[in-house]
Amino acid sequence: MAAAEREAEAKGRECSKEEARRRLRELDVADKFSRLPLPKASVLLPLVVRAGRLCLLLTLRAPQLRRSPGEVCFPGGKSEENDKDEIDTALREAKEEVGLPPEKVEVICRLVPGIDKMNHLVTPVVGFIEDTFQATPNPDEVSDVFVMPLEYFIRPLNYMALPYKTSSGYLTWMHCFTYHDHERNKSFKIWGLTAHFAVFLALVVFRTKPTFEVDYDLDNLISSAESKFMNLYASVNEKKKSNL
Ligand SMILES: CC(C)(COP(=O)(O)O)[C@@H](O)C(=O)NCCC(=O)NCCSC(=O)CCC(=O)O
Ligand SMILES: Nc1ncnc2c1ncn2[C@@H]1O[C@H](COP(=O)(O)O)[C@@H](OP(=O)(O)O)[C@H]1O
Ligand SMILES: [Mg+2]
Repeated sequence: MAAAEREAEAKGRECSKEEARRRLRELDVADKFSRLPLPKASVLLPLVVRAGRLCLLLTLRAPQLRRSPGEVCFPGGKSEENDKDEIDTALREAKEEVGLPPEKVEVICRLVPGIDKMNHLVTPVVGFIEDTFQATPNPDEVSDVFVMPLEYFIRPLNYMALPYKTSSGYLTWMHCFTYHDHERNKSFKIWGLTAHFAVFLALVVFRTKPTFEVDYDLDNLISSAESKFMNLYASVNEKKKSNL
């Protein structure tokens, strides 16, 4: 590749990274949901530029894990006593699981949280990692690490929406993507909570209507995401009350 072309490509990458940063910061929820009375977990949504495209790094959970073995998820886990906030938890877990040094992550924002089947408040923390990062998966927790284009979460080649009832009885749709990594000739299924975070991230970054249905108002992403979350949170509380 000629030097001028390389320079133009690098410039393009910088611009799109810059724009992604700006769009993501606009949707930062910071500590808005931090005081909700639920046990907490965090995930890191690691953005990386590969071949000029914004990509996401994901993990395949080890088969011997008690919870969600063999499922695709982001690096992350439950909050520990010494974590000062959700960002700390996400960075500590990413170091433990894929060997990502916290100082090599440019944290951009926290997005609207989700609630998992154990009723943890799960906060997605978005950060850029260096393009050259090579993961060292911890085999106790992670059996594989892969990188895929963020754009796949708005323009997938293989997508299904599955009806889903949350643990609190809240009825919703669950995204289910199958991504084939041609270089490694391996397919990965990204669904549930992980797909929910990836789709929202892609919507924030690309601000484009996806090729499938989403229940967000694209002109009011933040307020629609927050009200969707608050409905889910209310249903969790209702369920707790009815179990008393
Ligand atoms: C919630 C967790 C971040 C906690 O981390 P830990 O390592 O302590 O287990 C993590 O379990 C997680 O990311 N879970 C979701 C994994 C996922 O998306 N699986 C695919 C579909 S199942 C689903 O989405 C139901 C929701 C759930 O609670 O898992
Ligand atoms: N068989 C196993 N071997 C190693 N770690 C395990 C494990 N089963 C669970 N864990 C880890 O122990 C923590 C608590 O798991 P559980 O939810 O099953 O109680 C989680 O870590 P993180 O929260 O640090 O990611 C989980 O990944
Ligand atoms: Mg974990």
